[in-house]
Amino acid sequence: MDLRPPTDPARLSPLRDVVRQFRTVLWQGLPAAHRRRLLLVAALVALGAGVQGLAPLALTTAVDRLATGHLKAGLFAVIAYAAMAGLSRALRQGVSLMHGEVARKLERDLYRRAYAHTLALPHAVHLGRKAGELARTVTDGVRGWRRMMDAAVFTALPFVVEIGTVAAVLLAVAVPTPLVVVLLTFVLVYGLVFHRGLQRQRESFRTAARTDAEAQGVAADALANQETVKLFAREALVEGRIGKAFARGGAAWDAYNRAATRNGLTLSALFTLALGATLLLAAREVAAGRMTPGGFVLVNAYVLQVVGPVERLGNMAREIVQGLDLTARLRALMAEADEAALSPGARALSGEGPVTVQVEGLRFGYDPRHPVLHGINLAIPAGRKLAVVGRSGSGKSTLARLLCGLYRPEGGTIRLNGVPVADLPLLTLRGAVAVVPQDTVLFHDTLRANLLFARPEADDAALLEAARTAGLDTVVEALPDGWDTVVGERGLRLSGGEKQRVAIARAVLKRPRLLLLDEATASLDTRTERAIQSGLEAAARGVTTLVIAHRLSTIRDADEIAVMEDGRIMERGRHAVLLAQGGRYAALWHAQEVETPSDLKEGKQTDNPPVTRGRERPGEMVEIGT
Ligand SMILES: Nc1ncnc2c1ncn2[C@@H]1O[C@H](COP(=O)(O)OP(=O)(O)OP(=O)(O)O)[C@@H](O)[C@H]1O
Repeated sequence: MDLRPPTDPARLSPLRDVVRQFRTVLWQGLPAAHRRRLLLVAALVALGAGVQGLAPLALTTAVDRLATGHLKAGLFAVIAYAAMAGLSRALRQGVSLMHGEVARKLERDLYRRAYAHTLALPHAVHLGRKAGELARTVTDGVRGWRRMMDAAVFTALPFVVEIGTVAAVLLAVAVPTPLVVVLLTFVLVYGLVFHRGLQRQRESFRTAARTDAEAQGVAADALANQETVKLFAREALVEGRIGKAFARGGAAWDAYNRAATRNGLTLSALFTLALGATLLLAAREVAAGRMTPGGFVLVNAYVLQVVGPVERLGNMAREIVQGLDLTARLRALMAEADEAALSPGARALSGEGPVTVQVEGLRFGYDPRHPVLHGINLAIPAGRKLAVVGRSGSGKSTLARLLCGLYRPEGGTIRLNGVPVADLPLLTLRGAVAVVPQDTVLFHDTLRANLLFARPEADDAALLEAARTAGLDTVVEALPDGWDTVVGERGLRLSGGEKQRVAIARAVLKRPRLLLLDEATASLDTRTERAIQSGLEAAARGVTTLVIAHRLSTIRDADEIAVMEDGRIMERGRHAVLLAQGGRYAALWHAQEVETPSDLKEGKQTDNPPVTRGRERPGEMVEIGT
């Protein structure tokens, strides 16, 4: 089913908009079995409304028969009237059970698809929105569809059938023309007033719903930052922000309620006029002997009966206005292109095992006005390790994000095994790459589940091995609930170092063809870091690896080290060569040597051969020139 509106829904009239929504979402979106069920529901609702429309006819007959002394026929008509009224109500009850099943199925389906689409939106879209706001948009949208569906089944359809039946009966029993004219004019005017009110209410409701969603986002953001709020003792500030955010919707809600009340009052006045006029006309007809008392009862019953559904239309108006606007934001969200649509590549990644990486002239900026990478050239032969070092903010993590397809480059290419990343489906690309990020966020689930997320089919042996590699096994052993420990929302019950070990274990378990370590051991103390370092080296052995590190001691043994500055690679080569060159790398190294001399001076330094500058040799890490 296509949830995307082909044109801007705000420019459609509410009626056309709702018809289109029903066609695309509620009708085409339902499986055939549910469509049949919905048709049955509609048929039963129509039957109930038809019976209700005919019931006053039995009452008329009862009054006229009783008035003329036909007791038996009169009583029979009374029983028929009661039975018809009862049947139409009973049908409604049965229908609401069946309708509930179809509606809930639709709700579940909409939730699943809306969240799947939201998850598939580009990383940049998520960074620009609050998770709470997105969740609220989805919930509101699904609630909106449910409201419209209920309104259609329980109000619009019975209204049409009842009005049709009443019109047919009035014509059949030859009610005087002026009465029919008054009644039909009333329905028409009521309908028009209702429609105008609908449009007036719409704008204020849309504003109110949007500000409410924004306020939910502010509140969710505050909850996500609860620790920071506490530590800075800024509860009052945050409360003020939340209060302001919710208050912003207040004016819009007031405007909406005023419009709704004005509408309701106008409709009530119309009803009073119509009731009075028709009954006066009917009384005149009875007085003139042109109408039986039963006819008077029929007219009264029909005015009330027509008014019931017409008044319910007022409520339906509100439901539909709200439903349309609740769905509007979700529809806009569903219309946003997801990652797959933005990256339609369909090529395969050849071979198995580690990939070669070639980066040529890579340019990128999160904001086009502020370039972050200015033409990066790199090459990592299959199974080799490239370390990227440099000052904070120089663009190292950005390079890693481009390598795993979280953003698309503005210029230049990244090739894996010779295939441009843009030509690979994102699932293929990300299936081949494992990332250990700077900040690890975990699911609010057990340690086991968090690890198995990387490879759900992995057995216990693989799980334990990955944990050992990351030094996570000792952490798990020390926990009372072991692997079944629930890590808390975002993994907050674990220390930074423990979370990082989970991230490393998760990456190892994935068995990637390209491993990206973005300061993978930054949260660990020197001893633990050393212990894990050997594990990481084992994990990286035979896997193409890009390591981003601040602590240079951890990347000394890399096959090549690239020094980044302001989005450019300024130096490349092996540790010993760069050190001997006495350039930027040497300066960084010496600065750290001063900070942590014992750490850096320990261990051997390799005498690696120098790297050729400015020329490229196949299969080797070379300077392509930056
Ligand atoms: N999502 C983003 N939106 C906008 N700008 C960003 C975003 N992420 C990073 N930047 C900016 O891009 C530049 C490079 O950031 P990046 O994270 O790549 O640096 P880094 O070298 O990895 O830094 P660090 O060593 O501190 O992790 C910085 O100026 C940063 O502010």
